[in-house]
Amino acid sequence: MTLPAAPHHGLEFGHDALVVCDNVVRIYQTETVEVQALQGLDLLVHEGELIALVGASGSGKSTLLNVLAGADAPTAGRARVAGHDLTELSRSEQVHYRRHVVGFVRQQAALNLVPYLTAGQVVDLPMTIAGERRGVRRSRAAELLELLGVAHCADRRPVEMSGGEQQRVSIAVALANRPQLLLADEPTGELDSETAAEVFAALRTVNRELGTTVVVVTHDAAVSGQVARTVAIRDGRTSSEVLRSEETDDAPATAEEYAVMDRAGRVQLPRDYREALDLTRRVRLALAADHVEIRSDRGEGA
Ligand SMILES: Nc1ncnc2c1ncn2[C@@H]1O[C@H](COP(=O)(O)OP(=O)(O)OP(=O)(O)O)[C@@H](O)[C@H]1O
Repeated sequence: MTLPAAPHHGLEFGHDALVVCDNVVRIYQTETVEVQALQGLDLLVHEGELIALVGASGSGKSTLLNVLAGADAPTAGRARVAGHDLTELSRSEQVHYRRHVVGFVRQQAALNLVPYLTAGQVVDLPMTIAGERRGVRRSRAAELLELLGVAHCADRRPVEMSGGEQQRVSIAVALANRPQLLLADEPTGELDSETAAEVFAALRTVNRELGTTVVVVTHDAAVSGQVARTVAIRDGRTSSEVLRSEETDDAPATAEEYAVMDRAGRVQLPRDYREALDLTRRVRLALAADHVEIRSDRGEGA
């Protein structure tokens, strides 16, 4: 059959996205081994989205978050957030980027907070460093603690707060300088399921009320089951996405899994599909009117 003409948009990949990862590679070189933590990862996140990143241990989630946080530079490829090219940030641009464009919440609250500062003081700190006026700092800190349901912790130090309260204060700290992107690396990883649900609800509130784009790495199926888009990372690449729609008056909630095709057209077939049809190194492809067929290169198996 004749192939339809390919549409030519002439627009750059991800031109309208807040986060663009284009073929990002990150290789860690140690004395004895080379680890390819990211192996050509593509990812687009649009402004206002809240997405979950999932994947087995060692798949590259934290490496990706560190790149997006401006804490680590890709070995190759392109990463851009809110117009900032993360592959070539100068030292001063890096400071500005980490202070104003992106906020980061780590799994251990102790790494987000300061033991001798109260919640009010620790939320104030990034604004003081950024040179914000006292009145603005005060009202912003109060607003954030209120929004996150921890206004009652304003005068408490971390030891006087529960784990969930500490993480909600950590989110307030990350948001103090109004970043466009909030990154959270397993923010509920050390919490029991009820407290984890409260912290995740706080991230949803931030996304909804402040419009902050949120990328959350999680192992928690209760978290990934609640977001509109879950991106799975396997071996340093985005491998599949689940898109969910919420229930409406006319339609039930849906969840549909998609494979991700990279810009060179590569798609990873799930292992159980490959095994079921004994698809190995070579497969036959055929273009049908509205789908592509993949067949084993041995006889009729399809
Ligand atoms: N600083 C480093 N030096 C060498 N190798 C590293 C370094 N950081 C990460 N790696 C390796 O890179 C790969 C990806 O690690 P990464 O921490 O990004 O995975 P992850 O998906 O976040 O895992 P987890 O869920 O266990 O946190 C792993 O093989 C890891 O051992």
